[in-house]
Amino acid sequence: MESTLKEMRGGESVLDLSPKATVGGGVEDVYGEDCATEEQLVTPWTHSVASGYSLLRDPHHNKGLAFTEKERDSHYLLGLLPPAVVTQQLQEKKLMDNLRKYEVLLQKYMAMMELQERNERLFYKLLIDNVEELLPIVYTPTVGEACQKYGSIFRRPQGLYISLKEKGKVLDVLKNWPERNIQVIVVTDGERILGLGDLGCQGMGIPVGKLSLYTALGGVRPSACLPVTIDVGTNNEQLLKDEFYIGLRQRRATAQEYADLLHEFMSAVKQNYGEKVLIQFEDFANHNAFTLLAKYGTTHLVFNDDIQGTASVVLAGVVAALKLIGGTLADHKFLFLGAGEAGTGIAELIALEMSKQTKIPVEETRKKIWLVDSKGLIVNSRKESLQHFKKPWAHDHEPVKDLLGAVKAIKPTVLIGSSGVGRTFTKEIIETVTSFNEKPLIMALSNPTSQSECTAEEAYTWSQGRAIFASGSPFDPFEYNGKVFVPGQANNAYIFPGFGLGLVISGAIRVHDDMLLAASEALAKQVSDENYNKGLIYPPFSNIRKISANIAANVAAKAYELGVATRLPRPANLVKYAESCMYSPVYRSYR
Ligand SMILES: NC(=O)C1=CN([C@@H]2O[C@H](COP(=O)(O)OP(=O)(O)OC[C@H]3O[C@@H](n4cnc5c(N)ncnc54)[C@H](OP(=O)(O)O)[C@@H]3O)[C@@H](O)[C@H]2O)C=CC1
Ligand SMILES: CC(=O)C(=O)O
Ligand SMILES: [Mg+2]
Repeated sequence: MESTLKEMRGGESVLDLSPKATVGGGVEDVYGEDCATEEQLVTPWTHSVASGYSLLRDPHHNKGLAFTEKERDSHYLLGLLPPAVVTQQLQEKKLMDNLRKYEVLLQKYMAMMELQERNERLFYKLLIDNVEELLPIVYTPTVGEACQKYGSIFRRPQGLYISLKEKGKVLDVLKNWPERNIQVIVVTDGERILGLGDLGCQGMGIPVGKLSLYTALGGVRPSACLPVTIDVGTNNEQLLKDEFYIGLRQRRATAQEYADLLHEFMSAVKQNYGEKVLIQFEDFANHNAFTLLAKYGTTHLVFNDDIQGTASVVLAGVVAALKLIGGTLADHKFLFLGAGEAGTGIAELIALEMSKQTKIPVEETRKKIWLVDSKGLIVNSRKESLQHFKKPWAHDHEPVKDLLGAVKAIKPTVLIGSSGVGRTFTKEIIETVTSFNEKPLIMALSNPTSQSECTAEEAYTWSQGRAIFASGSPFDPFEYNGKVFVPGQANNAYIFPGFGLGLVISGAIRVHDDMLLAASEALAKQVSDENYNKGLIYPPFSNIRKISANIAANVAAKAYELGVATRLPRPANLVKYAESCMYSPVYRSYR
């Protein structure tokens, strides 16, 4: 057996578990599971061969009733399973039937998490094959409710918890994680979970959910994904008083104490996993998010999904929408409600793309974009008191105190909600923006559904069916005056899985804005005439793996062009290469 395994691994011992760079630019497929074809036999290695009861309890290798007679015989499973042998397809059918019977979304979420902990491949098979139905369960909006109730529904820990108690020992904590070969980390400190605010340690649902999309939508191996929650306390009084709260029961550490723990984490990640692990910052509050991105952008492979991923997905939607609303990017005037991570991140990428298209300096193209925050329109007279990320958006204008006033004064062609506050696009606001646009583009990005600036029904009804509408959380199609309108989902889930895959397969060591533009361009190109005819400005999620492969290829191409790719030589066909690197959830046969 030893010699077979050596052949499989090109002569190396499979028991050497130290991370190594591979031809794929990522980390090594230690067990040979993913480089073998689906027909080849693989060994269900953990650190030893899993068998019997422990094989059934190991989510990476468990197949439940799909273990064949031969596998049951040779892996000491006889008697541990009832006699029936079923296919993965039948298991999938049964689980989908069961899931559809739950009326409460949170029950569906819990059933999916339980499946992930029991049978990982079946979980991903379900998610990939039923992506449009299950995305709202494992992701927004249901994941938001799950985070709010995380303590009460907590059964088994998922991901890695790094709290202030582990200060000075973060490297040891990382070493406790069972997998050594990590390619993508999604980390949160739980301070701005969707539009739900500070959920402290219970924010863990977000990195767990985002990483399951990395695998299902982007094809990154589940074993290469690490969800992390940094627990520095919470300022959420309700959670502090909640007897089921799972985090540190103290108010948030700030300033040096916060920076020190984050720095220890960032250093330990590099030390443990090397230069090429992608660290995705997720749902940090903006007073930390911009600082962390700037501080670690020059030393680590970091990406802030809320600032950068959102920017890329919204730019793609706007570019695609030009086919429906007409004009070039520079012909449009943008107004945002919300000038935080999402709002200013999107604004900057749109201004950058406008500048590239027109050769007009970005300082000028920014003037086409206006933002409103909780104090009103961002104008020059407020400049001194503005947070640094808002200053570039302070233009010459008299003060305007609210969104309605700003809509009337600016007359935008594109209205974008990134405030985290629900129902802020009122009837009057949508009617006003419709009064001077034949087809206003309205994007209500805030998540979850309860925080959406308006519903699809409101956007279509109040604009008399003229709005091109997309939202961060999904809405069902809506019929208005005999026509069915299908709202698109403007969510960074279109971007980050393919973006991360592109970084991994090229062995990129830094993220650059041009890669965000490359991702955006690849996404916009995937919108078909059939989609446009339904009023959609995004392709359906059912095509997401193909979309992700195209995004990955465009991002990787840009990494090579910029000289930040380390996987050499560059594969000739990057789309095919990206596809060939993607994880498949089909069961493997055990020898
Ligand atoms: N669809 C998607 O893919 C994504 C959606 N989002 C969603 O966007 C929302 C915002 O996220 P993010 O930008 O990170 O959050 P931030 O906290 O960074 O920014 C929120 C902004 O909204 C402003 N704001 C809050 N309340 C009001 C109000 N009543 N009127 C006007 N402005 C208001 C804040 O103003 P001030 O600065 O004055 O406090 C701030 O500028 C969240 O709901 C999040 O779920 C985020 C990322 C991706
Ligand atoms: C989608 C996302 O990243 C957010 O709402 O924060
Ligand atoms: Mg987020």
